[in-house]
Amino acid sequence: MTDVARVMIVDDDRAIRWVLERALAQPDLEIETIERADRVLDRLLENPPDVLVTDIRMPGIDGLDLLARVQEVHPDLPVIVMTAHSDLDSAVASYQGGAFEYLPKPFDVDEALALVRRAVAHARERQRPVSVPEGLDAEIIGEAPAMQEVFRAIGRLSHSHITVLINGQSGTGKERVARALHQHSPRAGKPFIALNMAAIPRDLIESELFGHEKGAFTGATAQRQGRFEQANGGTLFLDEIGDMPAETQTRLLRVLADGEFYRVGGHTSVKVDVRIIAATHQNLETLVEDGRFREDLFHRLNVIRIHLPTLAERREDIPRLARHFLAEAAKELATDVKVLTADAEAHLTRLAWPGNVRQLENTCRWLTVMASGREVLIEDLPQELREVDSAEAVAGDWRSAFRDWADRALDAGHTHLLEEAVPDFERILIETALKHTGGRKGEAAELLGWGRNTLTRKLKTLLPALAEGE
Ligand SMILES: Nc1ncnc2c1ncn2[C@@H]1O[C@H](COP(=O)(O)OP(=O)(O)OP(=O)(O)O)[C@@H](O)[C@H]1O
Repeated sequence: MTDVARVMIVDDDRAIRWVLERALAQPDLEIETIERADRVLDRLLENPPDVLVTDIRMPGIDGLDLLARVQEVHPDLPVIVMTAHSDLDSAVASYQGGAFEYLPKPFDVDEALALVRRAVAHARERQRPVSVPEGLDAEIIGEAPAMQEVFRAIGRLSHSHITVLINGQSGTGKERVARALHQHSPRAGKPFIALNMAAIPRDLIESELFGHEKGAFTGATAQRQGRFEQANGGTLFLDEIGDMPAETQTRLLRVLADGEFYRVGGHTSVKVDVRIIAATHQNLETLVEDGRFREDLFHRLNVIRIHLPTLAERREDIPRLARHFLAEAAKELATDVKVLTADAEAHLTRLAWPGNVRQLENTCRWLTVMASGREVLIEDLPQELREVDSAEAVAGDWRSAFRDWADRALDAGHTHLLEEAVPDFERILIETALKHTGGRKGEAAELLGWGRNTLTRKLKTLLPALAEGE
């Protein structure tokens, strides 16, 4: 595939073709629109696209028929099926027919574009040779001490087939680390299959994981391999494992124990050898306590744990990451590489980044398209990043550091966290307020929003040395 991805749009409705063509008018996408589904197969043979977007209801061949035929000739081509907004049945049927995704109409143009981009990325993924030379694919940037810990863990695990659980907020690079673990493992030449529990409708998860036999349910027109079979010999990455439904947890536990399973509707067991890497942004211990995650499954997965820090906890990596993403975006969009001025770089380094590395990556892509010159100034940044004042940045910073503290404390088995944290929290605020007022307690109480008596009482318990003289 070249850098420009080809997208084919099939719809009998001229207005929809027009809207989609405008929505997808991007330098790295080439759009072809087709009015009649029966023309598509010929075009597929002549000049196959990288992604196909089709309406579901059309005269003659409808979207689901088309999907079935496309699957025969081009099983790897991602197909996005457009359905009416409330039509859950068609949505389910399109998944069961092997669609990559469905797009409910009316759609938001940004949503349509994001979905097509995801399908392009997926197609690229599929076309990549399975055996990836070491280190080439999953370059992970990270000089910060917390990332060095992660690298060390990847290194230590490189001869092992052990199950790993990756913890970290959304966008911190969990999937990237999972890929790196795979590529640096004895399974490197075998498939790496990723599946996000939060992204699949609940009733399709089992068939997605374990496959199904022909006729297992309405719409199961052919036998289908599940992700477990596809990952045989390699690694299965289960993202957002905390969202896995209870029944599936039970089945997964059984597969992990027995190394075999039944396809949905099947009677013969299938044996597999799959390494599991799971990831979550949630606290699995809490889910276990609340009865939402099986404790025995948790223990099976929680053999080795890798914690990924938020981007705010590794600010020193921001300049290198930004340069890397600007270079990548320029390659992707076939344009010149943008360069951050020292001011812009310092500004980016101070921001809170609640969306973590993914948000930085998206910002760099945005800058590559939107910044007018080759040099990127603070003024070129998107509005919401330009206007953040440093107090807010600092606030974002301590909140994520605090969140991380809570994560670690829970990981280490602490309980009664409020008892541990609240006194510290109050003590720090009191000390800072007193510093600002030169030790005058009445004014400090006001700065804190407390009455003077409350401050006196708090000082006695929290900072007895300062309470003297009261
Ligand atoms: N250290 C890194 N170096 C280079 N690229 C990175 C790094 N960390 C993350 N990325 C990139 O940032 C994006 C987000 O990472 P990834 O998808 O791995 O995050 P995630 O934690 O799995 O997110 P989510 O939980 O939302 O699925 C990806 O495009 C990934 O390639």
